[in-house]
Amino acid sequence: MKVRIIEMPLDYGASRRGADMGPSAIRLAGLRDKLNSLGIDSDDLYPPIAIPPQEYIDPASELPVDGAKHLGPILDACGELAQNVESVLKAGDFPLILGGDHSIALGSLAGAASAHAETGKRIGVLWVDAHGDFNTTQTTPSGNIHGMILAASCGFGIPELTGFYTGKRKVDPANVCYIGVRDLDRGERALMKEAGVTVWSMSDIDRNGISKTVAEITRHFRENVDTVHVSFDIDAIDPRFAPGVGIEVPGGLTYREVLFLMEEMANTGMVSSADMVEVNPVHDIRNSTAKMAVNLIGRLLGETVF
Ligand SMILES: NC(=[NH2+])NCCC[C@H](N)C(=O)O
Ligand SMILES: [Mn+2]
Ligand SMILES: [Mn+2]
Repeated sequence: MKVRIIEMPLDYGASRRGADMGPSAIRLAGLRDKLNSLGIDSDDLYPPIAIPPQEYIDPASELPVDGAKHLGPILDACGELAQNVESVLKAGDFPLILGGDHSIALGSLAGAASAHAETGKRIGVLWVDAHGDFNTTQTTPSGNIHGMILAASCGFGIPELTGFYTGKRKVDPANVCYIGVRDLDRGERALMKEAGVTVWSMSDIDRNGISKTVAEITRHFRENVDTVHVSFDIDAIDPRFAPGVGIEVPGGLTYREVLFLMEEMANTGMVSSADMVEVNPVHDIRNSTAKMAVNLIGRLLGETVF
């Protein structure tokens, strides 16, 4: 298998700046050495998607659209990403998308949905996150698009987002599984229930343990879909372990628990694309969060200890 790394240096979707440095931090933390050590070919390099840093944009040129901040630059960058993801999948390779804030998943899911629609594969999404990212412009407390992107991909929100790239919804909410959730806004929570996504919250893990929880998730995918996109927001991990994030939410998954989750997802043999997002080097300690991201990617791509 070939892995194509696609870097999305974008921080337009979040309030806290700095996630645009995520791709370099993950690269410097040794991503390609990790892939090489696993015998994975990642030699075909794309240049990072060209995204002008916010300082280079005239704020007057991009007013918020219906309360969605920076919609224009996000749509532009995600359009390019979607094309790349689609062509990588069509070539039979694995797109690994490095964020950037979580708004980049709009492009990943659009490209994946489009590629899999052609082969008739039902796509599932594993959303590893402290958050729901299921707001619309009606429910958002912040106007930040990274908090809206999964709702949009499931068909909820403004048409610029819901109809993006394919003209229709990207994923059936019944095939969306969440793990790590512990911080939902009131309106987004109601919409998640209405949409019918499945949530394994931190309380579920407290009650049943990580092993049983992960087994339920992998069974859900095995029984309902043909292929899975993993979207990993690093803030799912407890900030004690992963300080380099945009929004710290205490009470999260341990580093061990997410390594195990990635190993078990690899064992399904169903994962065909992935995002690693919200690594924020400005808040990191000696690039430790980016190093965790590299190890998580390794496990997701089949690394085992023994
Ligand atoms: N991808 C993320 N880190 N999203 C955080 C979203 C936070 C909050 N729910 C909002 O809509 O603004
Ligand atoms: Mn997120
Ligand atoms: Mn999050």
